[in-house]
Amino acid sequence: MSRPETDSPGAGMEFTLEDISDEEIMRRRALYEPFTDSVRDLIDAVIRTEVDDATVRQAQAEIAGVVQRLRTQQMDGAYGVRYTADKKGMAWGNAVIGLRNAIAPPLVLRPGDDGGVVTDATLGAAYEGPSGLVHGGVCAMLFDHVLGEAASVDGIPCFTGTISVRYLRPTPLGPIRIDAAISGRDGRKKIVRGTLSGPDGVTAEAEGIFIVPREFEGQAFSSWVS
Ligand SMILES: CCCCCCCC(=O)SCCNC(=O)CCNC(=O)[C@H](O)C(C)(C)COP(=O)(O)OP(=O)(O)OC[C@H]1O[C@@H](n2cnc3c(N)ncnc32)[C@H](O)[C@@H]1OP(=O)(O)O
Repeated sequence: MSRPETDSPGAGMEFTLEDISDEEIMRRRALYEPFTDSVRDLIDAVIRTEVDDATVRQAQAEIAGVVQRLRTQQMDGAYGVRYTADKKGMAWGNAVIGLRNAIAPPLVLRPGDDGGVVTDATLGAAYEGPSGLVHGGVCAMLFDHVLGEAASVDGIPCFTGTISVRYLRPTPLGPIRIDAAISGRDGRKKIVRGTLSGPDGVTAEAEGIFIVPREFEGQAFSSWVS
């Protein structure tokens, strides 16, 4: 399947125009959201199942059949970072927020009170590192994205230059919240700080330097924050 028109302003950051109506976006959302949720359920079920060997083998054959059916018509390469004609972001393949990516929790971001962004999510068995706890790399990945979104709230997307995470105490699997906001600017650099919290308070904090690629200076895109 061919791809929609791609706009590549440079720095390896490509945006793909999906020139479709709001109704078509809603139709696709209604189709793929529950579909991807089912695959998330599948991942959790695969990790936690205790059924007998024959049932596992039968399930594997059934899953292989579904994969084969889906592979009969596929796009070339990855999903890409798409946006609509009125600049609504559709990063549906994204590893953190992707509506069509079962690996993504997915995070849904909203504006925070301090001009930053905030998100709530529930991290289940698929995100485990130490027993019953969220994997440190998962925390870093989520921070990377959420801080990047906070850096981009003014509509000018940035790349992560450097990010550091301080793990204050373990983060239990279950409900989490991430808050992030810009704390400073220096030319094309934006300094962003964020916290990750579990039910008993902050478990990790992060600081990142996000850089507007030279090619993006003065260009406004839309934020993915809905
Ligand atoms: C809206 C969607 C949000 C999504 C968020 C997702 C976040 C991500 O995962 S992004 C993917 C991970 N990041 C990357 O792949 C980035 C790879 N790196 C690059 O593309 C480039 O190095 C890039 C764009 C960061 C900087 O390149 P470039 O614009 O040429 O920088 P350059 O002109 O050398 O330097 C500009 C300034 O930034 C500083 N700088 C450059 N690189 C870094 C860095 N890695 N860390 C800290 N500071 C840096 C320089 O020192 C310079 O500072 P000053 O102006 O004070 O001298």
